[in-house]
Amino acid sequence: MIAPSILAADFGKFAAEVEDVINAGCDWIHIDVMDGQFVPNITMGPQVVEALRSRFHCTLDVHLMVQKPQQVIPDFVQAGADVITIHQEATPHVHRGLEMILQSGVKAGYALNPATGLDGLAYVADIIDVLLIMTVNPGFGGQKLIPATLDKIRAARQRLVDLNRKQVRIEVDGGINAETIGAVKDAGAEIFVAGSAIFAEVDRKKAIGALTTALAAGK
Ligand SMILES: O=C(CO)[C@H](O)[C@H](O)COP(=O)(O)O
Repeated sequence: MIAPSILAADFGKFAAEVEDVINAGCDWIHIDVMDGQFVPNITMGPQVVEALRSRFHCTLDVHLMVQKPQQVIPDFVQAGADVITIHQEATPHVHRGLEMILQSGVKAGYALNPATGLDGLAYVADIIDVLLIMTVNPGFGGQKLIPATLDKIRAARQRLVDLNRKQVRIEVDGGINAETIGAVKDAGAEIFVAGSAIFAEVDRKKAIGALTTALAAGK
């Protein structure tokens, strides 16, 4: 599953950009919400999710890179998110936040920065649908994948099997392109967020095709 990250889209023609990748075959749109606190950048809020929801039927995958995510989860549920992901590092109450998401009828995602270990996974594995392993430090698109995250993906896949939760899908985000996608897939990832590898190209169908071909080929 390739999930275009609209952070890399041209904000001046936002809806057309999203339409373009949907027409190119993507059904899962990744929305990066940044608050200028948890990460240095500020991006978009629930209004953007609401606007996309009113126009498109695809899966809206909201990645909250914000401090105290519990305060804004209801806004994103209301806006029509299908998946809401929160960071282990953003709150001392990550379990409570994940439960809030789940109880709202939305799929819950649990995100880990590159230098965060898998220690907490055992305690939330039963209430998550997605494990998001950041393959760059969050905040900006266009960075290079951190190679050490490959071992973490492999370890996470094994940990989920050991916990009898292999249905949890591993999502990767950051530096995913035709050169790296095979390696993250081989390590155990199933959802591949790609921003610049898609939106920096004029022909999005071709860009997504290149990712799909590289995925099929493996590393
Ligand atoms: O979460 C993000 C940054 O925090 C972006 O989704 C991610 O970086 C994707 O961009 P690119 O594919 O260009 O690396």
